[in-house]
Amino acid sequence: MSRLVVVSNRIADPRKTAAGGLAVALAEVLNGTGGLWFGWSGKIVDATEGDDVHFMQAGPVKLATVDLSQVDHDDFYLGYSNGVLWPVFHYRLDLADFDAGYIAGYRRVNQLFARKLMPLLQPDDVIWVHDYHLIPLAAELRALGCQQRIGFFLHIPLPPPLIVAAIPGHDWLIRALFAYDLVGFQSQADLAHFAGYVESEAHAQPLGDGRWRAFGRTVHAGAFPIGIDVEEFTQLTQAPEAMEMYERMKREYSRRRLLVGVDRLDYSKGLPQRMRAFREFLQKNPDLRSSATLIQIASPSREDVEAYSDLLHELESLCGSINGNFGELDWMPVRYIHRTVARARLPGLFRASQVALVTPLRDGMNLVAKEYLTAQDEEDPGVLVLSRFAGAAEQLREALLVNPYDTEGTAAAILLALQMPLEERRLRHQAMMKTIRQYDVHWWCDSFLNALQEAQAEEKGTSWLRL
Ligand SMILES: O=P(O)(O)OC[C@H]1O[C@H](O[C@H]2O[C@H](CO)[C@@H](O)[C@H](O)[C@H]2O)[C@H](O)[C@@H](O)[C@@H]1O
Ligand SMILES: O=c1ccn([C@@H]2O[C@H](COP(=O)(O)OP(=O)(O)O)[C@@H](O)[C@H]2O)c(=O)[nH]1
Repeated sequence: MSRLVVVSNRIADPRKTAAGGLAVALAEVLNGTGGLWFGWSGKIVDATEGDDVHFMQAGPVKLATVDLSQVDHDDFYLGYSNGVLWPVFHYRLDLADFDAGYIAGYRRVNQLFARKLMPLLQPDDVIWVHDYHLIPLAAELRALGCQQRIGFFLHIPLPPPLIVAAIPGHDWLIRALFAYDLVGFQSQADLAHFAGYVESEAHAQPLGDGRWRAFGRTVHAGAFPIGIDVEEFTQLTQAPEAMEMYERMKREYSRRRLLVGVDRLDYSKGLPQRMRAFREFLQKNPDLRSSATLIQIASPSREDVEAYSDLLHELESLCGSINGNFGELDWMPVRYIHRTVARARLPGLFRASQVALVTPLRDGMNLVAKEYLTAQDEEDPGVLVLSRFAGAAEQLREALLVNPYDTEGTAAAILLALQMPLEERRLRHQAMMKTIRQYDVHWWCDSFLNALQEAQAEEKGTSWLRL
């Protein structure tokens, strides 16, 4: 059987919990399959300290990591990945910083990854590259002679062609995707944008069955919405730590109804918009005021990027003014926690909450939406208020779908959620759990890897794309 080699910028010890959907999902996949996980160690070192690969065995998974120098980290991770690709792919051209120096750092780190990974590869390996940090990795590996199957999965949205086309060097970037055998997206909408881009900007020829031909190569592309490990999350929900958390929250909020939000503190998550909608709800419903509390966990993220520190101040000021204007001696409407909460503690909090607010302005998928539903008591489940702009909305049609830019509409959905009759809550929850169970993380992994196997079988013998 082939060995699975996963490559991503962010990696985590699969035996421990991590914040961030990519690390959570890949840890779950690799725990099942075993294999090699290659990525950044999370460490920034002096450029003179060398670029050795560090190895660690974590259960069935071998972790191989490289450190980054300060300048590489700044240009590759903060600069090009999170200062250009992240905002543009989340439709935020206004937040992009098109500093011409970043792209060289992006290419440098992709070349470093290729150079360090190449000697670790075995002839039969299947290589699965993840996310926007590593788009050119396959082309760099091919340039070094790599002939193994290589698949790529984009965890974040792909915007419409004319938004991608605003990136200086966008043609280079998308051309690099043709060095992969298979490219996977979170949603049908992202896949349609890919098709639109390659046909209009790269004059690719559509061959049908999810195949496009350009630059002398055929690439296969498809939508593979990522899921969660339902069994693992159910066990986490039943574990003593989660039950204890659940009991504590129930006791503490016995006279109140809880709403919950759990997000990285990221502008794509629509946190200020969510707070404004909650404020609108409090304003419009004075009778419900002292009975509803929103717990918002905002896990620190990418704090060295300017747009993120601006967001922190905006959110703190909004939470402060809502509590100042609506709070009572015995009740505060918002509990804002600017820390990462261990994943094992989340199911108890989710189960104790009548409503989850998952209202990103754009999101590749959003695993929190699926985790919230999985943690519910199916006899008395809570209600998911979900942004129509999250990838998850393509699958979870029975959520209360909202436009997060529409403050009044979202406030009205919060009211509807708090007043929804039990029977309707059950029916909606049941329907969504059916989808979550069917398209879980194992389905995601198996369907992508099967498609990758089929894609390469067809392509054997064609030339490799060079950047
Ligand atoms: O690694 P960081 O810079 O700390 O950021 C954390 C991760 O954020 C993004 O997650 C995405 O992947 C999720 C799983 O597919 C998806 O549900 C979510 O919508 C995405 O935002 C990012 O894509 C990852 O690379 C980061 O590791
Ligand atoms: O304080 C936190 C915040 C988030 N998470 C986990 O991090 C992941 C977030 O993934 P999601 O797809 O929702 O968004 P991302 O952060 O990847 O954009 C989920 O598994 C959460 O349970 C966590 O464990 N603690």
